[in-house]
Order: sequence, then C-alpha cells, then structure tokens
Amino acid sequence: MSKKKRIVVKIGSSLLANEEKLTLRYAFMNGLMADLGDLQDQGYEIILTSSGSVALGLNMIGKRPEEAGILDKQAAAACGQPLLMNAYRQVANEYNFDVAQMLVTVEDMEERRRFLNIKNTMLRLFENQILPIINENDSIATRDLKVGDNDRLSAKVAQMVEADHLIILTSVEGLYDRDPSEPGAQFIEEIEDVSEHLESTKSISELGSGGMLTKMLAANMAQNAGVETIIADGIIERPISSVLNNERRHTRCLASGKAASPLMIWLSNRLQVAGTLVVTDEAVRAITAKERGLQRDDLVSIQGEFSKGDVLHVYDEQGNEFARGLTNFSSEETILMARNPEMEIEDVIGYKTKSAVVGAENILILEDHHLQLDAPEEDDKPVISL
Ligand SMILES: Nc1ncnc2c1ncn2[C@@H]1O[C@H](COP(=O)(O)OP(=O)(O)O)[C@@H](O)[C@H]1O
Ligand SMILES: N[C@@H](CCC(=O)OP(=O)(O)O)C(=O)O
Repeated sequence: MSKKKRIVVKIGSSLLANEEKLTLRYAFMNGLMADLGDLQDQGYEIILTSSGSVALGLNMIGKRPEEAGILDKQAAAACGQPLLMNAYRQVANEYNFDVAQMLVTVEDMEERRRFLNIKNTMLRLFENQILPIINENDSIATRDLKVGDNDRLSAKVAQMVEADHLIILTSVEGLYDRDPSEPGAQFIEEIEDVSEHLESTKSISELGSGGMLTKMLAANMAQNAGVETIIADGIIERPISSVLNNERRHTRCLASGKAASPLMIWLSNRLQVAGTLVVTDEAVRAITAKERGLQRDDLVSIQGEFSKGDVLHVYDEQGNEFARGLTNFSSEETILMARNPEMEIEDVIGYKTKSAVVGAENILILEDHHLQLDAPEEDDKPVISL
C-alpha cells in the first residue's frame, strides 16, 4: 500500500454485550481483533471507538438496562470500562499488538486545543502500531455536558485524523427505510443526503444509545469532513475487511464532494450548542451574502453562557439556523455591548478589540447538507432579549 489508509471503527454495545446476560461476547471480540491485527499488518492506521462499558458494568451494580438511571449508568461505566479494556488488551496481545485507552468528554472534542492534543496523542500511538481505543468518559460527564453516543464521537474522531473511512459496526446490516423489525423494510445501499433518512430512524435496541438516528447524524458529520461512512453488521467473520473489500451488503454514506477548510469543517461539526444568537432579517441577508460579519446592532436575542472563542449558532427570527461562527466576545460582554449601542466597545468592555461579534472570516453559512441544530430548551438556558 503506498499511502497509509486510515480508518475509524465504531463498535456498538449490542455487539460487545450479550443482551440477556450482560456479559462480554468474547467470540465477537476475538474475530474483530484478528481482523484489526491483519489490517494493521497491511499498513492500515486504525482507531477503535468502543461502546460497552455501561452494558458490561450493569451486573456489578445489580441493575438491568431498562431500570438503570443516570447515576447507575455512570457507576456501571466505571465498573465496565476496565473490564472492557482488559479483554481488549488480552485478545490484542494474542494477535501480537497492543492497545491504548483514551476516555474523552464533550469539552475535549469541542475545544480546539484539547481536540488537537488528542489528535497528536493518536498520531504518536500510530507510530508504534498501538491501537487507540476511545470511549466517552461516562462516569464524569454530566447530562448536559455529554456527547451521549459514540456514533457522533467516532465521526469527530474521523474528522480529527482525516480518516478515509468511518466504519460503524452494529447489530443490523445497515440502514433500512424503516425499522427492520417492521414488515417490508427496504435496504438502502447508498446515501447522499442524510436529511432524507432522519425520520425513519427513531427506534433503538435495548442496549444501544442512539439507534440509527445518531448513526445518520454521525454520517453527516463525516460527510462534512470529507469522510465516507460505512454502516454494517458486525457479527460476521472479518467484519471490517469484508466491507472494505465490498464482499457483503452494507450502507455507504458518501462524503460531500466539496472541499472545506479545517475551520469550516470545525464549525459544521458541533456536538453541543454553547450559545445562540437571533438576528434581524437585514443581518440575515447581509451575512448570508457575505457582505460583512455579525455586529452588535444585528442582535435580537441571545441565549447561553459562552466565552470568547466558542462557536455560536445564528438563527433568523423564524427559528432557522443559517450560520455558525466563532465569537470574539463572551456572552456577558455581548449583552453589555448590545444594550449600550451609543458607547464605544472599548468603553463598554474595558479593552481595545475587534468590533464584530463574529468576524466574517469566522462564519460558516449553512448549506443544504449541513444539518441544523435546535436551540437549547428555554428552561435550560433562558433567552435574553436585546
Ligand atoms: N431505519 C432503520 N434501519 C436500521 N436499523 C434501525 C432503523 N430504525 C431503527 N433501527 C434499529 O437500530 C438498532 C441499531 O442501533 P443501536 O442499537 O443503537 O446500535 P449500536 O448499539 O450498535 O449503536 C437496530 O437494532 C435496529 O433495530
Ligand atoms: N459510552 C457508552 C456507550 C454509548 C453508545 O453510544 O452506545 P452505542 O449506541 O451502543 O454505541 C458505553 O461505553 O457504554
């Protein structure tokens, strides 16, 4: 192989844990690691995003998945994660390679400096042919500061390492036009526009977190980053090579054809909404036409506590998200500036800086292939009119 191929593989809980007994499915793990070992020997650089800590830890705290609350799941994750990693390490060693664990939170993925640190660690692990295994640090993540599903987490990782493929292995062969347990469900082999499939993917299995919906959202994030997503059944011999070699049925979500800069990809793939701005119709027109950045007198309302450098989601007055950008000011500063339009910005905030709330060069105008994110509930984050 001339240039090394890089792939991110995501393994769902339903593959790793027996649904009834909530114990590890060694046979599956063994087949997976044998395949990954072979692919590493062929020169592939691979990252595994693995679920399973909660499912495998539930027995220790004496709960079934359907009765476990958030605290139970956090405790179960703390119990199940070492069990999972121990098994991965033992099996990998049988195939003559090593594994490393990286537990991340949503902030690690959303804050650019930490994101780049994670990337550098992974690149260093590749040099030693060690398989990085990533999971969300569920035991410390709180409800409103959580990725919540490893599908989107794995898409962010694929974006991070500029992977060739994101391969999501699950308990079904791929995407159907409705839940495959319903009669007449039709298999979908290729997807260009993910938004056409969001409605048909609402239900999930007993152990899974987000079902097909989060796989579609992940596929969209991968698309934005120029990465092709493959969704396939994991319960099969050589689960990864068989899809890479196109030997069996799977769903392929094509990468978006348009090349985007790392900043625009960064702005398009968000896991959480730090803050939102609603702006006037005139501002929508001028910003969309790329005539200028977003100014303080464009603001109608503001929601969320944010800091300088956070990504803000910008909506029109009808509630449609049309742009995202990096803010030059904190939420407190933005409110003060908007409420005192007659004052110089320097006099309001106490230091000399740029005047745009979001500079034109730091704005992404959303296109059809970017999925809009809903603004947070007003009960969680009050809206402040300006
Ligand atoms: N349109 C659909 N196509 C395929 N599977 C679907 C669809 N809608 C719902 N599902 C369900 O999604 C489940 C897979 O999601 P999930 O259990 O969260 O997997 P994982 O644990 O691998 O992340 C399948 O068991 C399937 O029943
Ligand atoms: N972080 C959680 C898994 C979250 C998740 O996305 O689960 P799944 O939908 O089964 O991939 C765990 O390790 O149990």
